[in-house]
Amino acid sequence: MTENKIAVVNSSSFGQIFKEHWEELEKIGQVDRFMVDPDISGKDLAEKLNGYNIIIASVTPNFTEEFFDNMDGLQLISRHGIGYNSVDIKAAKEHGVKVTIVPPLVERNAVAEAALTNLMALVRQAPAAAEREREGHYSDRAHFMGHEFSGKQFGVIGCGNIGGRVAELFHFFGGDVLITDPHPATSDEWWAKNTWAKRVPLNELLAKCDYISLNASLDDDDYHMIDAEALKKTKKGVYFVNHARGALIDEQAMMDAVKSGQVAGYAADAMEVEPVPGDHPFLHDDHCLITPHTSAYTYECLHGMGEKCVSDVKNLVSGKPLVRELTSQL
Ligand SMILES: NC(=O)c1ccc[n+]([C@@H]2O[C@H](COP(=O)([O-])OP(=O)(O)OC[C@H]3O[C@@H](n4cnc5c(N)ncnc54)[C@H](O)[C@@H]3O)[C@@H](O)[C@H]2O)c1
Ligand SMILES: O=C(O)[C@H](O)[C@H](O)COP(=O)(O)O
Repeated sequence: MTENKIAVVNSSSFGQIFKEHWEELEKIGQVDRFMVDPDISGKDLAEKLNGYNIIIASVTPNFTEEFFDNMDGLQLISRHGIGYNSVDIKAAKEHGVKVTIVPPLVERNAVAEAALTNLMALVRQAPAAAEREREGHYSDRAHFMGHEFSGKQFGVIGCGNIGGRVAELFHFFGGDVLITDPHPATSDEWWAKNTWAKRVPLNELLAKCDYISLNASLDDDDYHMIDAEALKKTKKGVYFVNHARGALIDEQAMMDAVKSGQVAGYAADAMEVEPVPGDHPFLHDDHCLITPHTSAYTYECLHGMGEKCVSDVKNLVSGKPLVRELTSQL
């Protein structure tokens, strides 16, 4: 029997596979870590990974059709995450490669809580205020006036696993929660329990909300769904938080809206290009708060993600059904 070869692939620092999970993987086969350029894809990526039958994949790099055309013997891509926009699922299926993602509940709380954390920190200008305090400028404190959440209008774009939790957290503040989603992934049970959640068209949500959270999946037709036209329809002084995917937003249009004051602030954990170039304007404006795609990085969540990758590998090699296998749903 040929030995299993497992490639753990990332393109930035990689601390999220716990030691016990790594050891479990080593019982199943040879395990190697690959730190690759985020832009590498296609044939070049396949050349690096050829000979591996299992890949544990981070949010970058992208696994394109050209990658699958040039990759021999690959059986499984186990996404260390939920978002699958980095993998061409159709091409994977055509080449007989299975693709799995993390079960919803593993990441739901971590990502929803991170979105609220960053939105509130942005609105109260916590990072800039702490920085000024560290520098000894206590007298600047009058500069750091924010807004309250209680009783405001909240919007959630994309009401699935994570958006549903964001909506629940918003509801605790006591205002209205408006939701836009053409096909909400939240269950009938969720809607029956949360009767306060009101579904409205996108334009109504944009026009009415003080705080808007983006939690949609990134499909082809969602690229730049929040563009200059959409931003013109918002309430002046709205705050946005995007812990979903950077490409849901036209970043240039968002920056223009922040500069003009139409948007009071933008918090994001996911950017169209990652790692974010150091000269990106969002990184140098106190009305923006950008974190390095760390929403899932709680102990509980990372542990669950690692466990899921190990169980995918075990299921594959023992011929058991895989959990949340996207290729079987096409
Ligand atoms: N920042 C992170 O670390 C991190 C971690 C996990 C997930 N994510 C991202 O969070 C997002 C949500 O994940 P999830 O598990 O809740 O997914 P999900 O599939 O459960 O929910 C996504 C929802 O978005 C909706 N949607 C798609 N296009 C839409 C549109 N144009 N307008 C309104 N709604 C739309 C879908 O109908 C679905 O209900 C994804 O983009 C995922 O990649 C980010
Ligand atoms: O889609 C997700 O779940 C996250 O964006 C992401 O995958 C977090 O984990 P990482 O890719 O950094 O391993």
